[in-house]
Amino acid sequence: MTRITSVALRRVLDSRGNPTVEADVLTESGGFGRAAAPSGASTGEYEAIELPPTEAIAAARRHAVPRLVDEVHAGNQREVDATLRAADGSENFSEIGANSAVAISMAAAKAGADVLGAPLYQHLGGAFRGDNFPTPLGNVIGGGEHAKEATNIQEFLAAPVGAPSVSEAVFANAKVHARASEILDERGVPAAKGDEGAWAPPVSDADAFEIMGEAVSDVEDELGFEIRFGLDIAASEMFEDGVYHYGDETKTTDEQIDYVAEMVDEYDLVYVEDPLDENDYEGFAELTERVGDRTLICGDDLFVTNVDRLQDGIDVGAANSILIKPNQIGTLTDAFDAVELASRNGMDAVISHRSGETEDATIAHLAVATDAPFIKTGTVQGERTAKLNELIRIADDAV
Ligand SMILES: C=C(OP(=O)(O)O)C(=O)O
Ligand SMILES: [Mg+2]
Repeated sequence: MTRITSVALRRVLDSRGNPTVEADVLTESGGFGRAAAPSGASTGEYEAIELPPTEAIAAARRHAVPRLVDEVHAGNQREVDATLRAADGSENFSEIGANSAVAISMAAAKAGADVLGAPLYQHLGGAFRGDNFPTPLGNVIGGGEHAKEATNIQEFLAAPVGAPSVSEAVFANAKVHARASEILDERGVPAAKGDEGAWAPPVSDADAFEIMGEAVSDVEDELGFEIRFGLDIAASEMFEDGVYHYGDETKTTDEQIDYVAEMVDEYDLVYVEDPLDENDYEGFAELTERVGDRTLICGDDLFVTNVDRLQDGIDVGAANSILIKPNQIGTLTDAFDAVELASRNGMDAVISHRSGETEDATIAHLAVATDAPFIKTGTVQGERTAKLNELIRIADDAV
């Protein structure tokens, strides 16, 4: 009864005002699922291919939709995703676009859940999911590819690790965001917002560390539970001609490793994503060896949610966690396989949004379904709160 009877694809707006792909999947028994593809700005070199939405939609209509309709069951996610891969025929979804693939994959999962009458996290994760919730990593201050004239480091992320509930964690991050704004005001620094709603002030990274430390500690005192912070350095974006560029200054790889290790200790960082270039497994391994006992070293552009790249990392001890972005790889099956490989090897999975997002809240369910310890999905702004509020609803049994 979950046989797919129609797949509709359209262009909708994303949060940057760009077009993206939305998919509607209908099943024989009236099950319905809708999902939209997100889109990155600081994309990894090895990500699956995002095609211009018009091309992606036309190609998916031609190659994928006929193989899915009346042939495949929405409730069987592996069958849906294997069909998408077969319809595409390439390694990296360059034919139908990872944006079409991920929208259909997620919409089919929602249709499958709808037929079952189960919440998506339970359809994907099983009957015993729904008691554990991820700590939200909230982007409070940022720059890099997400904002002009702001910090070199892409994201300074609040991490309310001691919050008694996911709801209190979500509100704690919003408070840190508000407190950071007050501190910027007190310092007379005007701040626009970056793509994800983080403050994008024209300050040095050193100042941003200070402001973040103060904001986190003020809110921690007010709320009475532990709040720490972390970073997405997005170092591949800074790496050119063999060195890391911080404005006019540069750091060699050894200096970058020393710098990150020092910041981990000075600010008791709980999380550092992409501290080194996406090709530098060795550097990742060295840093993980140095500070991996006290912080998460997470591979985003390094692994691109790809099990082959993750296995290469596991082989050399590069990183102790992986960022999971379904659109980096194209299907939910691939994303789940990456989570499973990571957890079999003692690595944490961090489920993540992209800088270009929609109201789609699938990743909230994905985080609960995979029992992920962290989710990175912003702090404020509608396309971010869509996921955060969905986490609150899941915890409240209201989905
Ligand atoms: C969310 C991120 O940004 P983007 O979507 O631009 O890759 C990231 O780098 O983790
Ligand atoms: Mg990243």
